[in-house]
Amino acid sequence: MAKKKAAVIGAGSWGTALAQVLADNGHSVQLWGRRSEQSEEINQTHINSRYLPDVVLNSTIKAYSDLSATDADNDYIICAVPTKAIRETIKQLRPLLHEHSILVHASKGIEPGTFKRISEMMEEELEGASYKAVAVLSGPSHAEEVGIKQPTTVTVSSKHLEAAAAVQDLFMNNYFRVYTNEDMIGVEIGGALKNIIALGIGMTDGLGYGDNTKAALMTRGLAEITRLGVALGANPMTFIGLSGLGDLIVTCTSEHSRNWRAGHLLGKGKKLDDVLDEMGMVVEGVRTTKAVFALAQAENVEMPITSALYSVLFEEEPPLQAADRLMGRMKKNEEESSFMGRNEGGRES
Ligand SMILES: NC(=O)C1=CN([C@@H]2O[C@H](COP(=O)(O)OP(=O)(O)OC[C@H]3O[C@@H](n4cnc5c(N)ncnc54)[C@H](O)[C@@H]3O)[C@@H](O)[C@H]2O)C=CC1
Ligand SMILES: O=C(CO)COP(=O)(O)O
Repeated sequence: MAKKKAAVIGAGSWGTALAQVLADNGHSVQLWGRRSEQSEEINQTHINSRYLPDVVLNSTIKAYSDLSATDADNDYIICAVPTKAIRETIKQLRPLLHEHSILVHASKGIEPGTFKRISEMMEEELEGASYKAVAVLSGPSHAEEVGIKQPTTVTVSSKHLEAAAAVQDLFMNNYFRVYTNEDMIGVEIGGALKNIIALGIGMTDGLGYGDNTKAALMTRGLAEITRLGVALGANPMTFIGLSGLGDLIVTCTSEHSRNWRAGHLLGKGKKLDDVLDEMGMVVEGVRTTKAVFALAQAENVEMPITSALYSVLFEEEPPLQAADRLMGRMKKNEEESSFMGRNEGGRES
C-alpha cells in the first residue's frame, strides 16, 4: 500500500500500540496525548512509560499534545480515547476534517443514557461536517502484546465498504492481521459488552471460583450479548467471530485485562471507587454495565449476568450473594434461552 498520513488520537495503551503498527507499516504517524510531558517523553526517548513501558516505539512517531495541531492533510484519524471522551474529541477534530477523511475508532463502550454505540456518537457529532466514513477496529488485541509484535487478529467494519477495505490495508502486516466484517452493530456491541463479562469473571476468580465458573460465565455471557445484539439488528454470527467470542476469550483470560483485574479486586472485597483509583487506567466495563443494564430493560432482553454485575457495582450487593442469585434462577432450556433476542411471552433467560 502507498504510504499514508495518519493521526492517532489518544496516547494511552491502545493508541500507542496502534501508532506503533502504523509506523511499522511505514506510514507517517502523529500521536496525540493530553499531557505535554508525555509527548516530550515519546519524542525524546521513544517510550510511553505510563501506558506501555515495555515497548520501544518506532522513532518516526511524532507525539504532540495540542489537538488543533493535528495535520489537516491526514487521510486517517484513529480515535483511541475512552468512550466518555469520544464526543468532546470529535467536536475538536471536526474543523480539521476533509472530504477524504476516514475516522476509525478503536474504543469499546456504549453511552449511558442515549445507549449509542461509538460510531453513532461520532456520526452525531459529525453531522454536516465534511468526511468520508466512520469505521470501527475491534477484536482480541491487548496493547501490551501488539506493542511487542505478537501475532494478533482484529476486525474492521464500516457502512462504507471501501473505507473498511482501506483501513484493512492501512493496518495489515505480518503480526497484525485485519479482517473486514459488514456488521458494524455486531462488531461494536461484541467489543463493548465483553468487558461486562470480563469484570464478572474477574470477580468470580477473586471469590476463589475456578474454571467451571469461568466457562459458565463466558458461554452464558456470550448468549446474553448475542441476544441483545440480535434485538438491536446485529448478525448473530458476528458474535462467534473475532470481535465477539475472540475478544471475550482474551479479555476474560488474560492478566493484561483491566476489566478482569478490576473485577478480581472487587471479588477480593474492595470497593469500586478504590478499585478504579488503584487501576489508574480506563475500565470501560463499569460504565458499559450501567448503560447496558438500562438498554436491556428498554429492549426487553433478559441479561441476568449484566443485571447481577449491575447490583454489585451500583447497588452494593455482595459478589457472593449475586453469584448465588444467578445460580438459583428458574430452570431453563439451553437452546431456547440462548440467542432468541427479545423476551416475548414472559420467557426468562
Ligand atoms: N488497552 C488495550 O489493550 C485496548 C483498549 N481498547 C479500548 O481503547 C480505548 C482506550 O483505552 P486504553 O488506551 O487502553 O486506555 P488507557 O487507560 O491506557 O489510556 C487512556 C488514555 O485516554 C486519555 N484520556 C482520558 N480521559 C480523556 C479525555 N477526557 N479526553 C482525552 N483523553 C482522555 C488518557 O490521558 C490516556 O492517554 C478504550 O475504549 C479501550 O476499551 C481497545 C482494544 C485494546
Ligand atoms: O479490549 C481489550 C483487548 O481486546 C482490552 O481489554 P481491557 O480494557 O479489559 O484491558
